[in-house]
Amino acid sequence: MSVLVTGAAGFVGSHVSLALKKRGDGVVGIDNFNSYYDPSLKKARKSMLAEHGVFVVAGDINDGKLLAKLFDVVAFTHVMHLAAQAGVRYAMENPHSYVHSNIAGLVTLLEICKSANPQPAVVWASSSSVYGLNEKSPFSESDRTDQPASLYAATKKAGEEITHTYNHIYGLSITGLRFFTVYGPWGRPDMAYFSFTRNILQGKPITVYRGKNRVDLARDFTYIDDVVKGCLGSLDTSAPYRIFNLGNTSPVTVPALVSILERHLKVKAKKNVVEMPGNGDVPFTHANISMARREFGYKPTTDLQTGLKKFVKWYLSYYGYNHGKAVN
Ligand SMILES: NC(=O)c1ccc[n+]([C@@H]2O[C@H](COP(=O)([O-])OP(=O)(O)OC[C@H]3O[C@@H](n4cnc5c(N)ncnc54)[C@H](O)[C@@H]3O)[C@@H](O)[C@H]2O)c1
Ligand SMILES: O=C(O)[C@H]1O[C@H](OP(=O)(O)OP(=O)(O)OC[C@H]2O[C@@H](n3ccc(=O)[nH]c3=O)[C@H](O)[C@@H]2O)[C@H](O)[C@@H](O)[C@H]1O
Repeated sequence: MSVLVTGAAGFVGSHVSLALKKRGDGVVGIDNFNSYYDPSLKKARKSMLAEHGVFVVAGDINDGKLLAKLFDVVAFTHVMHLAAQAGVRYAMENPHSYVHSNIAGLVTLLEICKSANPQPAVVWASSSSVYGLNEKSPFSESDRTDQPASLYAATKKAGEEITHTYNHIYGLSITGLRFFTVYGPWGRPDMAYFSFTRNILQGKPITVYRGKNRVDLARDFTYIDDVVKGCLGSLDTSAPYRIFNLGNTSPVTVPALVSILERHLKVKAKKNVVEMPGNGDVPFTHANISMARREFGYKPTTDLQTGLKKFVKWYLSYYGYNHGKAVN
């Protein structure tokens, strides 16, 4: 297959691009290298991909002319759409960046896809955050997703509705993947496991959020290699319109995440435990993955302990023990 990967210099996009290339698919990436987090990490991922023969075009998915040019040059059979404004809490600081990338950018991309010949099958990243205030556990794809707790979640939910219309009207094949707090090497510095590691190594305190009534928050942390397998599996089995959970099925509390990091880093964290501010967080996530298992054999195999060990190994080789003094 020939795949356009949007957000290819991002965390998940770089891993998926590499995996596609390694198994022999044609891959072209696009990324706008924005400064939501340290762009030098995005550039380093781009260089890593270049070493494997994957080129990442610098550009925005809102640039319809650029996208059309790419489709003129390459007859993409698939689009793996991972470009987005990610992060739950940042939506309170910069709401318009979510509308720009997750709604306007998505529509621009779908407009190009619907008119392309051949029409590519689209697989894109939604988010576990669409379950919002729903407290049913575990979350199944058919559960309520109409009570988002953040603007980020609302834009992902909007994406699910927008993609449905492009399937309905233009017959685009579209698969939405609800990722659950993905972590691993080459990860995102804004996420808790990453910023905790940086602060613990620098001897700085970390802030651990806790739910109401002193209940620990928990996430169905999912290792990047498992998510990549899910992305490739869904690319290989496209159908008219589908949505899948790609989680790990075993939530872990945030304090337990910190303990695992302390063990791997051999440093004790200085913890400030505070009640979760009302900034878009949800108390827990937990995926039912039986649909993805049935449709394309999705089966996560990496637990948090093992996955964080691999992350810490990468982190120390990339930044060294004194990371943070110059970067971020
Ligand atoms: N990592 C997670 O835990 C997680 C969980 C659920 C969903 N997701 C979704 O998965 C996808 C990938 O996430 P990630 O963790 O790799 O994030 P990321 O921020 O590392 O990757 C996204 C990339 O898209 C690029 N980008 C953003 N807006 C763009 C635009 N308008 N045009 C071109 N490029 C643009 C960014 O520069 C970035 O490199 C996103 O859609 C995200 O919302 C991630
Ligand atoms: O699955 C998703 O759909 C989402 O996954 C990810 O969001 P989250 O699950 O919120 O990940 P992350 O920030 O690592 O916080 C993890 C935990 O640490 C807690 N947390 C966080 C920061 C902090 O300083 N302290 C803290 O306790 C925090 O309260 C939480 O309980 C992606 O970022 C997002 O793009 C989205 O797609």
